[in-house]
Amino acid sequence: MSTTSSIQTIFRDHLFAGKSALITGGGTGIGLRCARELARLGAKVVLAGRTREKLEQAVAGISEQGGEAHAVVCNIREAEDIESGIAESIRLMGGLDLLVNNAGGQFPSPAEDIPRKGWNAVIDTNLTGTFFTTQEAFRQHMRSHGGAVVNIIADMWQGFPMMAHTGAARAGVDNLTKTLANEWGRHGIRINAVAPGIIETSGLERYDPMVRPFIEEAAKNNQTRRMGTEAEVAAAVTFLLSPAASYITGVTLRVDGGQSIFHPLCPPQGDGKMPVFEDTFDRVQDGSVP
Ligand SMILES: CCC/C=C/C(=O)SCCNC(=O)CCNC(=O)[C@H](O)C(C)(C)COP(=O)([O-])OP(=O)([O-])OC[C@H]1O[C@@H](n2cnc3c(N)ncnc32)[C@H](O)[C@@H]1OP(=O)([O-])[O-]
Ligand SMILES: NC(=O)C1=CN([C@@H]2O[C@H](COP(=O)(O)OP(=O)(O)OC[C@H]3O[C@@H](n4cnc5c(N)ncnc54)[C@H](OP(=O)(O)O)[C@@H]3O)[C@@H](O)[C@H]2O)C=CC1
Repeated sequence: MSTTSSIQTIFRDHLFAGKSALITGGGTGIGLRCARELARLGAKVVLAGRTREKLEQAVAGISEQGGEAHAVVCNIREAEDIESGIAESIRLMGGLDLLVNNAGGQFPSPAEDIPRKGWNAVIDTNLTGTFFTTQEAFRQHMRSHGGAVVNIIADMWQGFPMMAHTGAARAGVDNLTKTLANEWGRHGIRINAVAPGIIETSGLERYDPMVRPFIEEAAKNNQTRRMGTEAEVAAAVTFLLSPAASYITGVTLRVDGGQSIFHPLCPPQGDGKMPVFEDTFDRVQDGSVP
């Protein structure tokens, strides 16, 4: 079971004391790691997702370590769920200062085979769900109180072969990030995005095992020669939500080891000499990290 105390953080204690954070997809993977870090730094957190059991297990882990966490079952593909989920989050935490739009997913498929229903599911989740979650957070709280938002997207800068649907959706969110930063800055709201490369998470385990060797191989195409860790993504999210980023809005920060700047004249070489920030995915999951 994941814990809050076993995590490394470079941020100071109580950094987010008095703040309220909603993390969609917060029950697992990158979202959970962000939630643990924010809770460890003093924020109240709501973890939102479709599966109550996963959320409650994650909440228990954070609570055991002294963090304040709540579970809200919410499918961001459903308008009513978003409206009631945001209202419930505000009720539970007494506010909504920070939003991490992390819920998302897709399935690998050649473009010619993507069925309309699958296309719609991916667009509804990653683009439409992200937009309306943010709009509802704005309408119900941030318009009058300000806030900070981070959208999790992906490395789609050269297109996204085998994942045309998510490439299109994430490019849309990259653009939305800039639009909303322009429109809502006057309300004291900053909106940024983080674009992870290939990150070792529970999410990858949901793909067909046949896909795994391709992902492993692709993950060597960056300057670290490895997959990123949840902690490396969460650190970027935490920074962008923090007061240290008070002059940053409308940007997308790439957390990909340089994957998106791959150049055929100088492809990544060697074993990878850059240290891992926190290589604890497996060990944290099985509780062996102190
Ligand atoms: C390099 C990697 C980088 C990125 C990594 C990550 O992001 S990892 C982290 C992220 N984690 C993840 O990405 C993992 C989670 N992924 C998911 O949950 C799904 O991909 C989802 C996002 C579509 C939601 O699906 P859901 O179950 O909630 O939705 P639903 O039941 O409504 O289905 C809608 C329709 O979609 C279609 N369709 C769905 N799957 C396949 C497929 N494998 N094959 C073909 N088609 C597929 C199918 O048409 C289906 O309708 P049907 O034929 O059943 O009537
Ligand atoms: N791992 C990687 O290499 C990369 C990941 N990303 C993105 O980072 C984000 C987190 O992924 P990761 O941690 O890896 O994988 P996970 O699959 O562990 O996380 C996705 C989370 O989103 C939730 N979710 C999915 N659909 C919905 C929905 N309709 N409404 C509410 N919650 C939903 C899931 O919970 P539930 O199913 O219970 O609802 C799950 O907790 C995703 O957007 C992913 O696409 C981007 C680039 C690379």
